Amino acid sequence: MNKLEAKDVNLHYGEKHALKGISMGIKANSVTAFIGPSGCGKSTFLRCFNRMNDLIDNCRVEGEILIDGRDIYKNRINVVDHRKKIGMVFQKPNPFPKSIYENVAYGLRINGISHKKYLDETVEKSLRQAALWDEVKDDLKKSALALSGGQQQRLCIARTLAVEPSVILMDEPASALDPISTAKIEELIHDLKDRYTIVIVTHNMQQAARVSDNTAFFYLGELIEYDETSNIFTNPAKEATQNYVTGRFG
Ligand SMILES: Nc1ncnc2c1ncn2[C@@H]1O[C@H](COP(=O)(O)OP(=O)(O)OP(=O)(O)O)[C@@H](O)[C@H]1O
Repeated sequence: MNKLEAKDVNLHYGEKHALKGISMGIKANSVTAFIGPSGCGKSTFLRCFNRMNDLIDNCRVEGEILIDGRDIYKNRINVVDHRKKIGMVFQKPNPFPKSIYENVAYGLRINGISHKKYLDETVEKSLRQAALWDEVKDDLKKSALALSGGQQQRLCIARTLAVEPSVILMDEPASALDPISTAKIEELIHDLKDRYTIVIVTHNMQQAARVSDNTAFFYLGELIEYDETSNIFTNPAKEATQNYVTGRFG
């Protein structure tokens, strides 16, 4: 069974038909990249998986989005609980104006967990998984805002991991970062894939080629081609994909 599945998904923002009949399946413990020119619907589609589009007025979603075989739009699910299983990392690192420790512990605290030993262990484990522990272990009380952009983004990933999601959605997670921080995030994505299902929106073709197992190419709200990443970049079936990945448009 696919971890994530979309069946004939159509999404409208008012009159604007932003996603047109998208169907695709995503396997567990894989990295899937969404690529395509600006405005083609990548972020909109990504947000369908954690129902973040619910927060947008005028947005209407049709079709089915299944997680572990369950339709998250039709079944009466608890959206807040659901979002806990689906972590999200945004383009700009968005740590809270709190200490490094409290940023990571935040999700646990709002779930009512206050047991100090458990919090300490989870904060350490999450920071280790996010490859940040060695850099911050002596400064856990320091403000998260004092970290570099790349460290802040890894902190946001640690914050996401602390509540043990099974899926991590990443919307251009490295586009605001320098090349060294970007390389760290890419390495991290590679390491996390053993335990999580990762979907990443990226404008960076090399990044998609480096980090993902499968790539989906979107254009004007349609899914044009979806295949193993090596096929998309070296032997795409559609001309539009070929033109995009070789930089002829977009
Ligand atoms: N909140 C919104 N209200 C109305 N239209 C929207 C909204 N968000 C996105 N759109 C429109 O939906 C279409 C798809 O946008 P989306 O942000 O998903 O594209 P994208 O491929 O992620 O683009 P980018 O690469 O520039 O981030 C665009 O035409 C956009 O203008």
